[in-house]
Amino acid sequence: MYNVFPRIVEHLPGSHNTAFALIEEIKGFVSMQIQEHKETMDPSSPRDFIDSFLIRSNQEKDIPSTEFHHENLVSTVLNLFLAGTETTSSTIRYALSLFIKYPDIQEKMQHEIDTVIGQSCPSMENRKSLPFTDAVIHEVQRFLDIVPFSLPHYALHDISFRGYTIPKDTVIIPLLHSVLKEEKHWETPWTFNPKHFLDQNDNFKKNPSFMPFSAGKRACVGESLARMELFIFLVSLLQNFTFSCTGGPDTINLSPEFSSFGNLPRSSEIIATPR
Ligand code: HEM
Repeated sequence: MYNVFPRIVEHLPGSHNTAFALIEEIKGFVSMQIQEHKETMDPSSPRDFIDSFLIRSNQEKDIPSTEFHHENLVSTVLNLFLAGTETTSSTIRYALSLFIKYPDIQEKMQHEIDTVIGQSCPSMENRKSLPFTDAVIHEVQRFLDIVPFSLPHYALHDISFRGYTIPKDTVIIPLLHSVLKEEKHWETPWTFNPKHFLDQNDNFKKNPSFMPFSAGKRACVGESLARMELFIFLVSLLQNFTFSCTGGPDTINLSPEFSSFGNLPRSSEIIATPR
């Protein structure tokens, strides 16, 4: 509704107003950070993305059409912040629910981790020697299907695709959900099954239909960071804790709590027992 009638919806009462107000609050926080960066920046030694953006916007200050202006800096930082936090933390939360639901899988991962890296600090180098763990993490992402409609795109010009013409300005909603749960591409699409990513010798096996980060030029820019976070955090957690819940595995409900733009996992109380 908002996409079609933004001006009208903005004036209607409802919880969307709380969301808009919260976004304004975060924008205020980002603006404060930018101001702090301006006051403490050394242009010969940029510390981060904000410093680098400010240096470029200073270089282009006399170009009226520059993209490097304050509004774009706020929006880009906000994008990184919003796109980079909820996605990864919800995936980790969902992984913990799955570990509780399937204790044998949790145990097998811990056994693999203990045998291969023991208590040493995990790094991305370890991923290829932990095929079962890697397969489980891929399967967590496939099964959660966190952004089922990806982000909307639109055609900049007429596009000819497989005999169809997509006219300029058409809004395109790529259904990642249809690929992640496609019956022809996955043996048991509606079941949590790490074997989707293992060959008959239990080596890790890629599947081109694994695309929770979307595909193409505008695929998720945070993909490698997200993959690192998922691997390193989950391996570290399993090195140190075993996850369970008071009611036992059967009480874990894996269907999303909220499902629209994102499939968000349910909240549940979990017990992390030190190993
Ligand atoms: C499990 C973690 C994540 C998943 C599943 C995920 C998924 C996605 C998807 C499906 C898109 C839409 C791509 C498209 O338009 O075709 C996207 C875009 C984006 N993601 Fe992620 N993401 C994750 C983590 C992150 C992280 C950690 C960051 C940054 C720190 C990030 C930053 C972004 C940004 C900035 C975009 C917009 C890219 C553009 O429009 O060019 N994401 N992500």
